[in-house]
Amino acid sequence: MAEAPKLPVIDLSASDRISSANSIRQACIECGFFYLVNHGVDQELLAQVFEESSKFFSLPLEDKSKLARKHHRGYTSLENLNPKSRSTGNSKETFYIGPFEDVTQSNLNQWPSEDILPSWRPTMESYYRKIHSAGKRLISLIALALNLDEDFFEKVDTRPTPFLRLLHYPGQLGSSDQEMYGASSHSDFGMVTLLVSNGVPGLQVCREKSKQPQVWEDVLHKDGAFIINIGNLIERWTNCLFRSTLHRVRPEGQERFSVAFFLDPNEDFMVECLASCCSESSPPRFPPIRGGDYLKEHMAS
Ligand SMILES: O=C(O)CCC(=O)C(=O)O
Ligand SMILES: [Fe+2]
Repeated sequence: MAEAPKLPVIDLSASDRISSANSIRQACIECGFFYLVNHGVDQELLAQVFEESSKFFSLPLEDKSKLARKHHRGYTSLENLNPKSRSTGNSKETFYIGPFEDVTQSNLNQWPSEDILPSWRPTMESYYRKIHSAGKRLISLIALALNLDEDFFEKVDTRPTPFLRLLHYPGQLGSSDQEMYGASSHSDFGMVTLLVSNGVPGLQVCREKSKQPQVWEDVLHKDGAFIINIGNLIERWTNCLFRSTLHRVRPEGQERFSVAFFLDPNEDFMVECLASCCSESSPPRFPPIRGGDYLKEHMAS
């Protein structure tokens, strides 16, 4: 079993925001992963989310497939985040929920029938609101950690488009020679991800993506904490100062549930190397790109 790195714990409610921002900066430079506590999402709501998620994923495939993913929302059975990965695939199923505050966007979401799962939609909407509020506070600290205005990522025209993704790893180990990962090795595409699992292990990080052989370390579940990881777009903005770290979910032979909240940028937000992260001797490594174009290139359907 790989060793577990000691990830820093950031308190979202700490009164000394400058000190929190400094700790986030250090965590993002060193590993790109950290824990977040006192985030305002209560454990009872989280337990309900896992309960409803479990109810949905245990429906017959025929029912789940009626909500097959469209406009990035709804159900997917098997998917592979990294098509170039040598592992045969990802033994998991997922369900995506997009923004619903805006009426036009709200109509794009798909919901299981109220007759079958009456508490599903209110539970997910309530969780989405709570985690979104924690996410907004978090990205203002990330902005501070980069010496930017606190609202850099949150101005009206730059406001992120968050997506909630429920994941279910059924847990049966395959008999194939090739290893079947729960989620194969990948880094997240957007700005930042707030992740929580039901406590079943499996998540691992590879801190040095170019080092061979790759070294994978377990990320331990911590009761009441979210696991935060930086995505590729923050890595581009910061010229690789903040790390978008490779991670995967190893098969452990146990059923596992998790919920990821992705804060992706508004599609028109230009992602361009920050002035503080480049110099003559360290020029920008990536050309500027519209957030929407980057995500379109990297996400299927
Ligand atoms: O299930 C997990 O713990 C990780 C999921 C993940 O990495 C993702 O959805 O991008
Ligand atoms: Fe991920």
